[in-house]
Amino acid sequence: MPIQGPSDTTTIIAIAGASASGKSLLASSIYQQLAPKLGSQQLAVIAEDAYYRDQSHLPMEQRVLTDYDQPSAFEHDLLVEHLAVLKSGGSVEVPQYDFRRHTRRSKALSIVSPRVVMVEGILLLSVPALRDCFDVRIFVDTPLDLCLLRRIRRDTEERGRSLHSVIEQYERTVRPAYHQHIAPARQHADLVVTEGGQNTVAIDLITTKIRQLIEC
Ligand SMILES: Nc1ncnc2c1ncn2[C@@H]1O[C@H](COP(=O)(O)OP(=O)(O)O)[C@@H](O)[C@H]1O
Ligand SMILES: O=c1ccn([C@@H]2O[C@H](COP(=O)(O)O)[C@@H](O)[C@H]2O)c(=O)[nH]1
Repeated sequence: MPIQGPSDTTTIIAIAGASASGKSLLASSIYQQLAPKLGSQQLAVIAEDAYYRDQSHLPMEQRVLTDYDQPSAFEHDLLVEHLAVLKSGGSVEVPQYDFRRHTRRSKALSIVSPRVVMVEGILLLSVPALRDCFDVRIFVDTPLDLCLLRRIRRDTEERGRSLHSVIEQYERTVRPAYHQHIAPARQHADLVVTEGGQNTVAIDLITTKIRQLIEC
């Protein structure tokens, strides 16, 4: 049996914020800082993106038209179910998502009884049933112009997009959903982090808090 925290449950942390605000980088920076002390097998990072709905039954022309910035694009029920299992010390099979093909990969990834789970994603604090799953809620607050510039770079280099498609999608779904769902959820955060994954003071504070929570 894995060693568990003081309340015998897994600590689950949400890292929310706009697309390309630095959520993944922040999660990875916290992971790097905690792993030597805690052991990498005790830590897990889950992307909300992994829970985008499978669209393998749809032709590609239809997949590109999906609005990926609304809650309906995600299988949030499955994420809530997985977080409940992890919370009680269990293991789950997390789906994997292919951004180039806009659908799930065939293989899932096993996450086996970690003590700390960090979940990063755009809508984690916007959906009440999800919001309730977390012990610590973090919001990465990065100016939207920087997010757009970073998204252009990332999506053209890593997600197989053209500049034209990034801009079209940004105007059609990304920016409206930021104002409709993401920005209003900032009020539900315990901690707001500027400078994302490069805010070393915030990273130190968060890792200290996590270690306190699990008495490491
Ligand atoms: N503080 C930062 N300074 C410069 N680049 C950054 C910073 N934070 C993130 N990035 C870069 O911006 C892109 C988006 O960051 P990422 O962490 O993937 O965002 P998110 O997970 O919020 O979508 C990545 O290429 C990342 O390396
Ligand atoms: O098939 C897809 C699925 C999602 N997106 C976009 O991804 C971002 C969320 O991911 P981040 O890593 O937080 O940026 C969201 O804004 C979707 O628009 C996509 O383009 N295609």
